[in-house]
Amino acid sequence: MNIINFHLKNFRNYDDESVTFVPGINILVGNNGQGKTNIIEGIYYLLTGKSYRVQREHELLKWDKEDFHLYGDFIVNHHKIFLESHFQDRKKRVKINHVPCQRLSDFVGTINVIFFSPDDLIMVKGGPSERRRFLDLHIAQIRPGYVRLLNAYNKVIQQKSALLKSYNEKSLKSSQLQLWNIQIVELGTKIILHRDELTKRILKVADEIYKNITSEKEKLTISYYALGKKNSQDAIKEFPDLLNQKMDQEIDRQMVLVGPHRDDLQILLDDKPARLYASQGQQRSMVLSMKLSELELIHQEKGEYPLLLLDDVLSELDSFRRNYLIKFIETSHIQTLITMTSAEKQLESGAQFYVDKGHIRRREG
Ligand SMILES: Nc1ncnc2c1ncn2[C@@H]1O[C@H](COP(=O)(O)OP(=O)(O)OP(=O)(O)O)[C@@H](O)[C@H]1O
Repeated sequence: MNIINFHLKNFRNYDDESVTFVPGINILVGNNGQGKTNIIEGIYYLLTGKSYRVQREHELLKWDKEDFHLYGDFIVNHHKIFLESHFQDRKKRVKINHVPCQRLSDFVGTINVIFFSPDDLIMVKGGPSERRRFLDLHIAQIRPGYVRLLNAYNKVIQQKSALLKSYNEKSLKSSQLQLWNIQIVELGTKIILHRDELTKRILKVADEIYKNITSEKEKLTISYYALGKKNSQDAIKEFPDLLNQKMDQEIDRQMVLVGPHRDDLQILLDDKPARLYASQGQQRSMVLSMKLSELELIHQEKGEYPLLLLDDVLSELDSFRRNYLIKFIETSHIQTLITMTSAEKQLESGAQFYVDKGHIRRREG
């Protein structure tokens, strides 16, 4: 999957700017605060309908402007796709090959993208929600309908939470809660199965990559904990009972305590929780291994590598891991956009683009 060209209008610090990329490595070079990350964010937004930096689109608008427009040509499976996203009056409109797309969730996954930045360390260091997000973002790219499933589940959780907050008498609640619980089991089971399957597939690839990156003997283990259990099949069988057992507690605490919205991905290094015991360097290697596994899995699934966006990643890696990553990208022919400052050690390969105060210029030679 390749991006051929990209256009930004009134997006962040860009007025009206176009750039044409090359199939292999594309390096966006410039001083701090010139707009390198904004290009990456714009492409990610165009492909996923979301920014990874802000919740509200409003913040993506160039200051004092009323609408922004992003568009570009992509190649997927030898077919050209023209994709546009327009944001105005708090609404976003997406068009694929000039045809309006009714639901964004139907589009997500058509063109796959993997984004990687130093903030991804939060996958290891942060709380369970970060790890669930990692799984969900990946599944959304390879399983059509997953975004709709997640949205439906989250809506049920919100409605059940609202019910828990609104009543005082226990007798009133239990029958109504049962109705929501049936839906939680139905939708939640599907989410657990997707996440469990993905975790097992990531594990197969990630441990191997981790060993290559570190040339160490440590073992990387990743397991999905559904409803607090290591075995997802057991968790699914016990799901309705667990909901019943926790009903009084849910009523007391006025929150939904059972379901995949509270699940976690356990990441171990030599059987010890990586979050607590792994060094910063080991954690970086784990995240890199998991990200590269994502690339491999999308390749297995779709027959093509996704577009890879690396924001400020290279400066964080030592020369061995940096070289490993570049070699991986080159040998797999993955189209990659890399941001780096002018002060960093430049790569020998790749087309260079100079980014300066919201302008992008290809550097020849
Ligand atoms: N909504 C906005 N409207 C106009 N300018 C904005 C907006 N949001 C951010 N900016 C500007 O964009 C610039 C930051 O761009 P970006 O984050 O892409 O920097 P960068 O080139 O990646 O820098 P670094 O190397 O420091 O990461 C800043 O100058 C900031 O003031």
